[in-house]
Amino acid sequence: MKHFEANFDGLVGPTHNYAGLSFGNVASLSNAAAVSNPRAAAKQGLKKAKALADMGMVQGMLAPQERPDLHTLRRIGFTGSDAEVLNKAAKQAPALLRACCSASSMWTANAATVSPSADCRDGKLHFTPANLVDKLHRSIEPITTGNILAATFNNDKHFSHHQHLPEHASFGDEGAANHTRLCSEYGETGIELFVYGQEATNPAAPKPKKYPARQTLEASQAIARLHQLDDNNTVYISQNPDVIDQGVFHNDVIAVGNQNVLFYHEQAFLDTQNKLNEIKQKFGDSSLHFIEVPTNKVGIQDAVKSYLFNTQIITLPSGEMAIIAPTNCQENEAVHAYLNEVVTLGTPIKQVHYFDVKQSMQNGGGPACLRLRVAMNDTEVAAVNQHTLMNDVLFSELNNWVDKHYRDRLSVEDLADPQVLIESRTALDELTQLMNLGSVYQFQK
Ligand SMILES: NCCC[C@H](NC(=O)CCC(=O)O)C(=O)O
Repeated sequence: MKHFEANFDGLVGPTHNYAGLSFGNVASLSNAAAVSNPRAAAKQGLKKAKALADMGMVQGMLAPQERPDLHTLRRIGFTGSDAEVLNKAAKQAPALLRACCSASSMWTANAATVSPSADCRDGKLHFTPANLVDKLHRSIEPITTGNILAATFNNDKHFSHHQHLPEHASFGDEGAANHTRLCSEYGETGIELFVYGQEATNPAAPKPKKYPARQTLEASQAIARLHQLDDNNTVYISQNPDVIDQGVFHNDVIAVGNQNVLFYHEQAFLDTQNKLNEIKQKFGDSSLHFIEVPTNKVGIQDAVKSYLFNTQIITLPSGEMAIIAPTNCQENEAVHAYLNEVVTLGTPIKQVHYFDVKQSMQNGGGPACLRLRVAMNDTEVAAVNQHTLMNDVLFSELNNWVDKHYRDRLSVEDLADPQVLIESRTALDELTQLMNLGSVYQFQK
């Protein structure tokens, strides 16, 4: 049986915009009210996904969410026709309207936590959508995320879909952005690392002072129970609260792992040495590579600006590893120098490929944010909804679909325009047919 790590990228939705919704995410706040280009954003994402497929990777796409989210606007008391609801929200509560229009589901690293079948006692591949309770605009994603995941991984024999965790700060869960898996081969049992920012039931434990810690230890432990993971293959690590306060709102802004490589910044974690020892002991063989980036080579500010760690580390069919980086890393002198060096260090990482994903980067989402990793064997890949898998046909269909339906300019003022709602629903309705998803959206029910 063959084993792979597939990447499922989030297709950027038609309302991609810059609303400054994510306190603690430096890029989101500093680009608040900038004019976005949804068409370019979607095409940048598709280009990256297609390039990975062309490298021989298994690559899928996850459909975006329905935005503006009229269902939520009605739930909070706006009434009348769709146009009236938008108009009233724009006048009475513009911040709430903006929260209901974000295309933030594009960052599928936050869609769910995924545990491959080799790690789970029942031998199934487990998904738990993230509740994303820390941010209003993201907290309205999990139900539709669950629908889209179930329509994409639509086979009960192989895939187990859980409900998102209770919607309370004690269970703040941001999905795979705070989760990494190390393994020898993708099909073998791996070590799942859960990185959290605070302990909900232990107020004395370290936590950030300025910005929110979005992930709790309690949420991570609940996911491990749901996914039937073994304690011997699970490691919980506290993120360094000082770096959260410098803009590291998810662990995947400061660390990334793949197979036997953990690539992380010196300041990423608390109790680093003990945790690395625990990983080594649980991993059990000596082939592990810890690539620690020191502050004197790359400072936290450079890491946050360039997204050096929000890169994808992928294993190519040749067995070599490649880093998929945003072009922002090329534009930062220290980071570019480091990436030129990392391929010479004698680790499995031998290549770096740069992609322009600036439309997403301006909202704090790099290449790694845009993808959900799903390690699978070939039987499981065959059980996936095949219309979601990237190839020449899907690439051209999705590009044409974007050209037909997306604007190339969207400001936060445009979000109240009823025409945007009509365009978005028309596009998504067509997409569900194209990707054979059935009725995953509220407006289709
Ligand atoms: N994993 C990357 C997530 C980025 C995302 N940004 C946003 O939602 C910004 C949206 C805005 O400000 O319009 C977040 O912070 O959760």
